[in-house]
Amino acid sequence: VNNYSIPWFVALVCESWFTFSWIFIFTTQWTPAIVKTYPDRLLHSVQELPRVDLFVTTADDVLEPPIITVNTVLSLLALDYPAEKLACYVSDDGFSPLTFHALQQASHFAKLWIPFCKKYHVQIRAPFRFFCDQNGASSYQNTTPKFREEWLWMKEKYDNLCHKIEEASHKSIPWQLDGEFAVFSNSDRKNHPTIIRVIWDKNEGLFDGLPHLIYISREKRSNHPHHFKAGAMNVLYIGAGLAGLQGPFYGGTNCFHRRKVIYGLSPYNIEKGNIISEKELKQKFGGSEELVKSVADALEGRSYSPHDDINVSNTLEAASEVASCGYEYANGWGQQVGWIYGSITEDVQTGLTIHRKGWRSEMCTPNPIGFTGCAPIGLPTAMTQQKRWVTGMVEIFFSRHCPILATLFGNLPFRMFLAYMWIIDWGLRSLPQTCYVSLLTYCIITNSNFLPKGWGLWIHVTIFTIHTVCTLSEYLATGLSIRAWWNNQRMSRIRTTSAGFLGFLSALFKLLRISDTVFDITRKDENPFGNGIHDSDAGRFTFNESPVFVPATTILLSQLIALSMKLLGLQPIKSGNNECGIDCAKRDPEHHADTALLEAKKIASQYQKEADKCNSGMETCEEAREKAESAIVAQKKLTALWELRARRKGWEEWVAKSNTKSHGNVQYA
Ligand SMILES: O=c1ccn([C@@H]2O[C@H](COP(=O)(O)OP(=O)(O)O[C@H]3O[C@H](CO)[C@@H](O)[C@H](O)[C@H]3O)[C@@H](O)[C@H]2O)c(=O)[nH]1
Repeated sequence: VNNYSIPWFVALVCESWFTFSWIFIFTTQWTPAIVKTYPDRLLHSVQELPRVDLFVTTADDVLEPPIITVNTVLSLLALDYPAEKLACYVSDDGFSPLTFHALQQASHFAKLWIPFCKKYHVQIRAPFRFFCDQNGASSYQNTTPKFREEWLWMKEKYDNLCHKIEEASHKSIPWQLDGEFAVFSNSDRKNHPTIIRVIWDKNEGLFDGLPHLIYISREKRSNHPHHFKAGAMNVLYIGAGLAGLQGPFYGGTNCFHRRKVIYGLSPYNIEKGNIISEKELKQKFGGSEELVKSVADALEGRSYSPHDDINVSNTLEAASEVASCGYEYANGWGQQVGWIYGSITEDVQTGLTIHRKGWRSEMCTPNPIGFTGCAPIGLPTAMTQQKRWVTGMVEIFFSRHCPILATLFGNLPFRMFLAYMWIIDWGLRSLPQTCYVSLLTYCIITNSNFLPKGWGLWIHVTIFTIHTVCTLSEYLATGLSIRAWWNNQRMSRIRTTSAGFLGFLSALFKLLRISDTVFDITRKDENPFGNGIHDSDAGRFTFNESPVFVPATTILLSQLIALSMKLLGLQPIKSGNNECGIDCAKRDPEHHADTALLEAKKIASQYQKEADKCNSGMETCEEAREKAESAIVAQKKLTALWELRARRKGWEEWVAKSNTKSHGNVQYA
């Protein structure tokens, strides 16, 4: 382990995280459940259909233009469902007279729009969507002259409605703030009393076939936490508990909750027939007698009969009391019952709390789809939305609502746990992904490496190739193009390194109590279906000066610098076989000392070898010299012996020398 550097460890942690992510993603594709729906069969049991309270929220008349709210409300009021079984409540956290005015205008238009939808079985009931088709009435199946005539007339009425709302939004003081609007004067959106207005109460008998329509702007005080959408939804739930139809709630695109579920009951309570005592009811639901009674009725299965008259106007006083910002103090709203507070992705947290109790949910996707929402069009808006989602997911993971705890200590089934982890990990993995992307740049700049060498590198190459082939084939199998796949790959990197990273930091700062999180509302486009306004941006990634792009841009620039350094050969020289990194930079002097020592040791050992060689050479020379000396001595002895013998035989030295001269160089022994 000592041989590896910090980049190597960072890479190890990131890659381990990606392995978990892969497991979560993989499990979502494991035995998928498909729910078949038969909407036609409902026609046989219209009498048994439950009453439904429909909730719409809005929080800012600039980011969420009133025409969008109006279209949502109109589409709900015109649902193909018995009108007496529907009631619609609009929560306005923006405290906007413009929104209230728009809803009033919409209620007049609704008297024409609802009968039209019912008469021609209109499936797309949001007028802006219905009228957006360039081909006009001829694009619909029913093209009788009568239909075309009514279509044109309705379109004219809708254009009038848009025009009135548009005109009102451009005036600085759109109308006299008196009469019904007087309450909007002398208050601002962060500090105002509760406003509840019954825009349409069908029991007034003026028009049959139009559901209740109620406008609520809950009390806001600057020193009081409002819990964003969760707080708004709870006020609607409490209000509908008093003046509602006592059936299931519809609270967002395609999402229905049973009343008992929202009131905090678990399936096990119901099995055991647990009835909550009055004391406990007051502890959980607050001090309103009317609310406690209606909750008790709902929990014990005593609901209103379809023939009951519900006069909303009679319950206004009690509803105003429960919509005040002090009502939730010291009771269970937001903690045990209703939408749960603590995360800005309150829908995920509330779902988790419900599933933890052992409830099951079904995802029904009829054809055509029952309800649709609108997605942000431009990249900056999408980034704002996704930053909030990431922050919310991280908040949930580090809270007591974490899916791990819900499985260990609650009744969250294991497969459901994996599914929640898949959703939450979508936010969590922004951090390792950003680190991994930055690591590459770092390693190029410092001329270090975190990838294995040799055959080990093929593991990465293989995983990358398999991932690419799998995701691409999934896109192609679902009828999407290669271009869509490529765009989403790019989007994914941009999202991770910008919105994802900042969202993670924002949640971290909240956990460290440095700052609190903010619910940035997603901008809704007034013309989501074209009219040419956004055509110039079609197919483009649009950026702006938003700080959300700072991390991604920084990473991009550093990658370009790294690439240039690599191409121009400006990288620092690689030092030895150490996998250099942050660690290396920190220990620079130490590192130099180590290298010098190593070098000195190497040189010393070389000298030692040379010396050894010399020594062994010297030994060989000495041996040869000794041998030569002994050979000389032996030779001298032999010479002396021969000389002696020769002298004995009368040999004289001077005769020999002269003979040698006369016979040249030839010598005879
Ligand atoms: O203080 C607030 C803040 C928000 N809202 C409303 O909450 C809704 C959701 O906000 P939006 O900005 O539209 O978020 P989206 O990302 O589009 O919505 C998705 O994500 C939200 C959680 O982040 C969920 O609440 C939504 O159901 C889900 O569709 C909007 O209608 C807002 O008007 C309030 O009523 N009061």
